[in-house]
Amino acid sequence: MKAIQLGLLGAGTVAGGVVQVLQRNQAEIRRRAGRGIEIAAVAARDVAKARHSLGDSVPIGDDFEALVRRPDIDIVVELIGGTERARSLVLAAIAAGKPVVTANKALLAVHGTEIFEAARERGVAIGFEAAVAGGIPIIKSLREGLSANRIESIAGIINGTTNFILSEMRSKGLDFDVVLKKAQELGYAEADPAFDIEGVDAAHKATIMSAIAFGTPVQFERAHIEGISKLQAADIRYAEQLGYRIKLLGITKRRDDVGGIELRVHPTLIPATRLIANVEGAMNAVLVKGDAVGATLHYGRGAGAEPTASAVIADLVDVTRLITADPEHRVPHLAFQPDALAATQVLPIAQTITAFYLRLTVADEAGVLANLTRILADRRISIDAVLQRPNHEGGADGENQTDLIILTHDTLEGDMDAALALMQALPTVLAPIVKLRKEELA
Ligand SMILES: NC(=O)c1ccc[n+]([C@@H]2O[C@H](COP(=O)([O-])OP(=O)(O)OC[C@H]3O[C@@H](n4cnc5c(N)ncnc54)[C@H](O)[C@@H]3O)[C@@H](O)[C@H]2O)c1
Ligand SMILES: N[C@@H](CCO)C(=O)O
Ligand code: NA
Repeated sequence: MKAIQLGLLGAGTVAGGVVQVLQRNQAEIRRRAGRGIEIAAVAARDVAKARHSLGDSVPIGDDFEALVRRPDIDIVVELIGGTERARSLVLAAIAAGKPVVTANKALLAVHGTEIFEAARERGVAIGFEAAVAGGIPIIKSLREGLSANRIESIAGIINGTTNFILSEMRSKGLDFDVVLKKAQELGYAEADPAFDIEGVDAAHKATIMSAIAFGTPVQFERAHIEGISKLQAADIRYAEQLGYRIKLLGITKRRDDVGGIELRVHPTLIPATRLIANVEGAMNAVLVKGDAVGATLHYGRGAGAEPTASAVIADLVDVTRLITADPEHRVPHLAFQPDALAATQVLPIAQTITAFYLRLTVADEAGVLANLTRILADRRISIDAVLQRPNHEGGADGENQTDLIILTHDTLEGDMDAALALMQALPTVLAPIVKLRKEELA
């Protein structure tokens, strides 16, 4: 089947990520979508600059208005940001009968009602997963995965730039301005970073989630918005001493008692022990409470070129499946098209690679550790950490034995088992060795 042809509006950070990930993963994406997804053309304000950043493999021009109407374009991808030109281009694309995928939360929070209505009338889809919490599939979760629930509340760290600033200030004692500059260099910040710092970007995202969660039109103009610019270092410190972290949260809640919805963005103290309090840097996390499921926490990269591209392209796959709307091209049960399933097999455990935690009860005498580490070294198993602790289970012999905990780096499980057999056979190893697997999940 002919590949889907994309028209890309904009050639900045996110567009660069989309071009890169589409090229790198094209075979995998085709297996999922059922057909190829190709960039037919890019529209950029500065064509030479765009060619420099996107490379020669994609045709680049500067006529945005013509691109959204071109008959050979199947899907328009809006990545310019802002609410004015983006609005008119998206409405023009819809009028031309083209589905649109956008990362633009400002556009949807402000003009969403008009855009969704136009799309409904014209019968085209609008994909906007990238607009909220970047690479985290939160729109999909709210719209599909949690569709059985009455959503009670959503609270999220949904602005990477401000979370990055707060984290770096707290952990490294860096100044606000220094960290903001770093966030801009890393491609996290909005074109006007005041949108991040003053909480407006988080409010755009909270507005979109609120509408989806509670089935209302977007109500950005009613959101309460406070950013982090007035937050003082002393308060961050005191909060710490009391066992709290301060995070900029976007919050929306159902308030059945008064027949309303809360929608607010502000710095918030959270008990330091909560998972969400430990979300650092540009990472985002969204806590959703539903009446049936309870609390679910959705965590991942909320900003940056490739994480955002991940969400844009997921929408492109969805829209491609919709365009080809016969039953075989709906969301496949196993995510891949049935005729594209691979014969790749699950590996035997001995061929898997992981790190290990070993606990050995050993005689407390010279040379024991050296013998053990030699066995590991012979199999190129490298040690991450060693901890020795008195063994209190040893009864009468307790004074002469000790617990040795060894953490290893990643290794083949087969090699580990061979080393363990040799270690276990040593006379100085006094009890069966405990072996656990360890994953850093970094
Ligand atoms: N960077 C991220 O991490 C991230 C994450 C999620 C969503 N977004 C959203 O994605 C969109 C793009 O963000 P980005 O970070 O790639 O921005 P960017 O500034 O890097 O790129 C924007 C591109 O659009 C062009 N542009 C801007 N205004 C234009 C106009 N009026 N007409 C024509 N071209 C115009 C710019 O020249 C640039 O090439 C924004 O809506 C942003 O909010 C960004
Ligand atoms: N400026 C935004 C980009 C992702 O939407 C942020 O920092 O989270
Ligand atoms: Na998302």
